[in-house]
Amino acid sequence: SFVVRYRPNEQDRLRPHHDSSTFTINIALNTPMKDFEGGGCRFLRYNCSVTATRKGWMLMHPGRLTHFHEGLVTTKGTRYIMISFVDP
Ligand SMILES: O=C(O)CCC(=O)C(=O)O
Ligand SMILES: [Fe+2]
Repeated sequence: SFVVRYRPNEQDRLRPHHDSSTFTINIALNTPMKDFEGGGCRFLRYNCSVTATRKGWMLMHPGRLTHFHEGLVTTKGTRYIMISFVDP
């Protein structure tokens, strides 16, 4: 597992990619609209963005093939998530 930190003028996003996992677990470590603005995880095939998260909420998705995804731009504050790659 690892923590990702997003903030404007540093790493503010992750460009679209596949993960090298079977599944990915993505846990929100802080709070949108309070700790940061923008951010979230978007699945391009479905144009589906997960943005209205709460601290501790988990998003689990397939790492590859159908779930090409990106980390959306954090425009203000600092966003933290914890990522785990699951290869059962
Ligand atoms: O910012 C996000 O929620 C996506 C993070 C991500 O795709 C990754 O760390 O592999
Ligand atoms: Fe990813």
